[in-house]
Amino acid sequence: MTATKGLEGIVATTSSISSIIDGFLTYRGINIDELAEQASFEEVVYLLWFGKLPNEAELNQLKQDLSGNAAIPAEVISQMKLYPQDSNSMAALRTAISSLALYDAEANDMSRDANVRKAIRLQAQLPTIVAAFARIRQGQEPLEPKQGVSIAHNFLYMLTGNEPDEVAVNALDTALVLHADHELNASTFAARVTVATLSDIYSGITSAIGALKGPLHGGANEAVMAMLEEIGSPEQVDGYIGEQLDNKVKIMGFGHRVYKNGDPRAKHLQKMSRELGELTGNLRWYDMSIKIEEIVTGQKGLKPNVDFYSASVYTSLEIPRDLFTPIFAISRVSGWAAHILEQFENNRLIRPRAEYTGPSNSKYIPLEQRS
Ligand SMILES: CC(=O)SCCNC(=O)CCNC(=O)[C@H](O)C(C)(C)COP(=O)(O)OP(=O)(O)OC[C@H]1O[C@@H](n2cnc3c(N)ncnc32)[C@H](O)[C@@H]1OP(=O)(O)O
Ligand SMILES: O=C([O-])CC(=O)C(=O)O
Repeated sequence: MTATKGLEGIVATTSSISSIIDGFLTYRGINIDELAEQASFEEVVYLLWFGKLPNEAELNQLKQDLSGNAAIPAEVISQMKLYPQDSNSMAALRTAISSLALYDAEANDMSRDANVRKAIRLQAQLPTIVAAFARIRQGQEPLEPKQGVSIAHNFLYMLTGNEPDEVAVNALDTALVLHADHELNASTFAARVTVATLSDIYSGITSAIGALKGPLHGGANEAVMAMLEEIGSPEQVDGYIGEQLDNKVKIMGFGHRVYKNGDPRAKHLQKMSRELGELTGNLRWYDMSIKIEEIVTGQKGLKPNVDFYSASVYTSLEIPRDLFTPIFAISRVSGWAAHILEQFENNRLIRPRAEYTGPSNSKYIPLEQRS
């Protein structure tokens, strides 16, 4: 038995949800470029869960179900008010999502129909939780979700209390489309491992949020913004990035386990970053990002991943930095749920082996004889 570090290149399951082949990403066979340019996030959610694009009636039904299930139990809001004001946003999200299970009478119903209903509730409630968290820590009351608007619209409304403009809604919607699913990434794998024990969907999503939090995965978008803020201006980029590379420090938002010639989602976010920068009259973050890309790609051959330009996009939308990774979760819960449903369809316990590297033939030494 020989271990492959980080399971690189190991094919751990079959899946018909999304594919990355020769650097092209598809959801159910549809190229991500087409979806980013034309699909709404709700259409993508339907596509991921049910394997086909919805017709008008199916889409309207899903939108109605999502709107109708967006409110969160009063008990969960009361608990969130007890979280420390400086709680880590992903830790708070992980905790709140886990506690939703306690108030869902179907939490442990393992039928497909119940799991689809729970997927709808999780998709609908996750944005409400993120917005509630952001308001509660500022001493504000969480807002009731609006009916009849998209997830992107509702989230921006619940976050700020203002009607979001169309440009902001469209930008966030496209970002949600781009982040929705990505084959067997770490958080999706975590979700599948958890539910493959025949645990419930809430446990699977809670595991996934924990995995997404790390800066080698979804947490990188927040780390990118922290880096941009630390650098401060385009003039400082050369010195800062040069020093980091000389010291072998990883540049957040670059590199990818699967894409070696670039992440196909990054170009959409780069374009959005420029357009939003032009619209808001602040191109500082975009200009810095472009300079960083030139240096990191030029010197290391590493290309930006989905997290790199999403940082300046969300900043242009005036979203606080520590909500970037929770926003990733607002989108990716669609993919996690699709994978959990797929795992249950043809389940087998996921239990690989470890190559043992510890001592052998050791003997038990009674406590009183140990030094
Ligand atoms: C949504 C997402 O999850 S996208 C990924 C988000 N994560 C990040 O942006 C964090 C920064 N990037 C990284 O840490 C990595 O590129 C990962 C985790 C994404 C992929 O990692 P792996 O495939 O395991 O590559 P690994 O970390 O082994 O790196 C291979 C080599 O490239 C270097 N490298 C990889 N990424 C970077 C980077 N961002 N900056 C500088 N060097 C890097 C490593 O230092 C290593 O060099 P070495 O062989 O000289 O030691
Ligand atoms: O696939 C991965 O390893 C990480 C990633 O880009 C994603 O989850 O979107």
